[in-house]
Amino acid sequence: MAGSSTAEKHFRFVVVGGGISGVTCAEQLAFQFPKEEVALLTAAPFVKTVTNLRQVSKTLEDFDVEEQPSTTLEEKYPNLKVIHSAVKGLHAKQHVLQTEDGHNVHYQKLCVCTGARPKVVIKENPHVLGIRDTDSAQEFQKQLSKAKRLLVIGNGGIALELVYEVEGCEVIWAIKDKAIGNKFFDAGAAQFLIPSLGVEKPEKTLPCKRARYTINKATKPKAAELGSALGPDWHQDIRLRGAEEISHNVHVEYECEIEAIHTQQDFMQSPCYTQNSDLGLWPVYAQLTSGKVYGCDFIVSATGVIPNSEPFLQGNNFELAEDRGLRVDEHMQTSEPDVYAAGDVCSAGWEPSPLWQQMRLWTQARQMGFYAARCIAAHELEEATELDFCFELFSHITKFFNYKVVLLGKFNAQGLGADHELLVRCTKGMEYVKVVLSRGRMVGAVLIGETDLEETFENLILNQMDLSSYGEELLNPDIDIEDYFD
Ligand SMILES: Cc1cc2nc3c(=O)[nH]c(=O)nc-3n(C[C@H](O)[C@H](O)[C@H](O)COP(=O)(O)OP(=O)(O)OC[C@H]3O[C@@H](n4cnc5c(N)ncnc54)[C@H](O)[C@@H]3O)c2cc1C
Ligand SMILES: NC(=O)C1=CN([C@@H]2O[C@H](COP(=O)(O)OP(=O)(O)OC[C@H]3O[C@@H](n4cnc5c(N)ncnc54)[C@H](OP(=O)(O)O)[C@@H]3O)[C@@H](O)[C@H]2O)C=CC1
Repeated sequence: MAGSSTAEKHFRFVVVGGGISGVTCAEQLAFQFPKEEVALLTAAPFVKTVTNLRQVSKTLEDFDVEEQPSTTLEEKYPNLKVIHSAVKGLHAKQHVLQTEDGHNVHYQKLCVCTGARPKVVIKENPHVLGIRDTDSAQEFQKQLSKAKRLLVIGNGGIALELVYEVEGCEVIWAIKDKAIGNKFFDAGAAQFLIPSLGVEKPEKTLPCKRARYTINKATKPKAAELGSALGPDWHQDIRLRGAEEISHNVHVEYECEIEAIHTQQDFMQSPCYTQNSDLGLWPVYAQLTSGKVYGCDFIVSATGVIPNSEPFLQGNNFELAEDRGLRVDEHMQTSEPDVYAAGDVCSAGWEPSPLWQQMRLWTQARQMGFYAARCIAAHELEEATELDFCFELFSHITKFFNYKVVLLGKFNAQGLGADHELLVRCTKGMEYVKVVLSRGRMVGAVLIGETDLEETFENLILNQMDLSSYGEELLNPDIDIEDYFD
């Protein structure tokens, strides 16, 4: 039960982090243990709650996310207390956390859900931005409103969203790969999508079953606060327009990385300037490994994330994964007793199902937060737990370039080496369907557009039926595949 002293507080369950994983975990614990006080510690002034959860299929889920003041959560769960303060240290042996505002918070079971931060390629440079939370998105919007040219580095989720959404500003998109969107697609899907970059965007976005993100404008974080990650449709409430009277203008520079960046002053004094003096005057110049140099107003580094594991490491024995995530076992337990972790901060350390992989996504943050709470409860009640069904099959529903995108299983044949074959069906501007088969069984799929195939393919992947005899008929558009496999 909570103590009354201001410096020492005692709770049976403590969760750190007010993003999707932390809030889901804290809600679930508060629900399962109504007589115990659960503390949710967060550095952000608001919390993220999942609403309107809909199960699209067995594993695909769709939900809305709302940023809410913590009182809303406390009213819903009277035994849930939200404490707004960053954690600066943990003494795992003593089971106590130290907060920035001087409290010692004692726990019996702790779940760390502190998310991640952008892995910005050039750090602490005012011309290079990363996008993570409301604050950084607003800084991006401010810089964009005055910009004529923007350079985007990275080839994953954020880059895909930005290059499509930004208008009124020339975009140079520098990627390491031969095709766009390497995190989510193969070269075939990239080819299907790329024409969308050259055309005017539709006035109205297509309706699409996916998560919706709502920002509570009254709860904007103060500068330097660690906010929660943005999510689907985060850009809908933000005007992503530059200073020029142009619509969409994206140029992709393939197979290159940033070698160096120079301020205008540095650039004009560098040997590079004599060869590139016709580049015009820009606040910053990016020298690419391809040898090209681009001047621009600012650079967005959309180059992935680093888990926020630091405040918990010093003086403790946490095992870290290669990506610096807190390694968790199949019960979401870290290597320190009574400390669990979920969401972007953790790295799945169990032997995964052959059809699942971790990706730092909203859905996985929710699933892990929920499952971590179930594991904590089971340990407290000395009950057994089995790995949740959601970790059987990777599934993600999202939207890129205004197309609905569904990814299932080993959608990019991850880890399959040469042991797979692909079947592809593509109708320009309408749909792209790719199926990954291994030894005659479906192990992954990419569905772009309104294909209506997700449920059938999910079933075929889950039941591992031998499809060898169907061959290319599997993607024959004249066959109603749903009836076929009923
Ligand atoms: C621009 C953008 C777009 C995205 N779009 C999508 C999408 O379309 N689909 C999708 O599935 N995913 C998307 N993601 C990814 C998704 O948002 C994240 O995977 C997910 O939100 C992670 O949730 P989390 O709870 O683990 O972490 P976070 O949301 O980052 O929450 C971490 C929480 O921990 C708190 N915290 C951190 N350090 C401390 C500390 N020391 N003490 C106390 N509190 C602390 C923070 O204040 C925050 O409340 C997007 C991410 C970004 C940045
Ligand atoms: N609709 C959705 O589902 C969305 C999801 N997100 C999620 O939000 C998080 C942050 O997004 P984002 O930052 O785009 O991260 P992602 O992990 O999606 O993509 C990072 C990209 O940057 C590349 N990269 C990494 N280091 C460098 C480097 N030094 N130079 C050039 N390129 C580099 C990566 O290549 P490589 O893979 O080869 O390392 C990859 O293409 C991710 O977890 C992402 O999944 C974000 C937006 C939308």
